[in-house]
Amino acid sequence: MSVSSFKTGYISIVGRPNVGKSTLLNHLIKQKISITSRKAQTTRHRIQGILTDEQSQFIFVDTPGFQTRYRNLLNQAMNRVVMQSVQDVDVIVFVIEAGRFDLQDELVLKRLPSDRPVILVINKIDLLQEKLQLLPFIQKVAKLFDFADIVPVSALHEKQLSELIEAIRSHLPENPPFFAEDEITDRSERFLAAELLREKVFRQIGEEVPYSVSVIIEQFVVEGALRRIHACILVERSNQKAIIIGKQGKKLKDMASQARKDMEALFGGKVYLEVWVKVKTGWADDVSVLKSLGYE
Ligand SMILES: Nc1nc2c(ncn2[C@@H]2O[C@H](COP(=O)(O)OP(=O)(O)OP(=O)(O)O)[C@@H](O)[C@H]2O)c(=O)[nH]1
Repeated sequence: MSVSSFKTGYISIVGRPNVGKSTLLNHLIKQKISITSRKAQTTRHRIQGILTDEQSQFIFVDTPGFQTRYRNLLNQAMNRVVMQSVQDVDVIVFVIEAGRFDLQDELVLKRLPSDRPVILVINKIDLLQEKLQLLPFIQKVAKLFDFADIVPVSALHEKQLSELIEAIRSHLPENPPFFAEDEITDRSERFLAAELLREKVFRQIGEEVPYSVSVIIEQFVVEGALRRIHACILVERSNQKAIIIGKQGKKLKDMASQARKDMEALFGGKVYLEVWVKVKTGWADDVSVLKSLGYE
């Protein structure tokens, strides 16, 4: 019998919007695959990141913040993605912000299953003015659920992340690795391109346009080191289209140019990017469009 058996398992990172789930995932796997933004609810898809070391393989499933209201079909699809990702995993990482536990956090906590380990991560400890506040806060939250472990971290400043990795490892099942070591994400470049452009739209105009905005990659052609990408930003109404395009097309140009730079950095080659804005009335309730976006 081998003394140290290899461990592999699925981990879901959950929490209300803006607690730092994407930042945590990025810093844990050290590659920008999930998109962060100061605006809430930018993560709409399920994204996997994989970390492999000598003893274990951690397969992360990043989820959108739990949706607490069913506004339309899209929200329902998002909710299903979240619930599925929670059901299939071995360990759940529940992220909250240091010093803050509000109604939204409570709603997420209520939906967590009680039949598998939930690790409480208290993020953004760097923002605490008074470090002594942390202990009573931990004691208060610890009473709400039977957490398998509690780890305070700063995802942004990479503080205590190795402690978190060890806590997760201790709850992973014994398994051989499921993925080849050099596989970092199961998402295609096409998907990542859409995510990068969507992130720019949210950053620039998130407050003026509701999140019923989506991005579709209509063409993705690789010619040697050059990628030719045609993207389409779908909106619900023509006034939203005008907002996104901006005066003399300036906003759209800025967003496309920032997205192109990020794509070039991520893909390691030149990108030729064309972006259109189209109005698709009621698209958020259109099943065929949802399917084309990757929701079943
Ligand atoms: N000071 C500080 N800021 C952080 C830390 N972690 C994340 N943030 C910031 O918090 C904001 C939200 O982070 P995200 O990673 O996008 O949060 P999220 O939970 O994935 O958000 P959604 O995608 O909306 O669900 C960003 O501006 C991050 O830079 C941290 O440890 N310290």
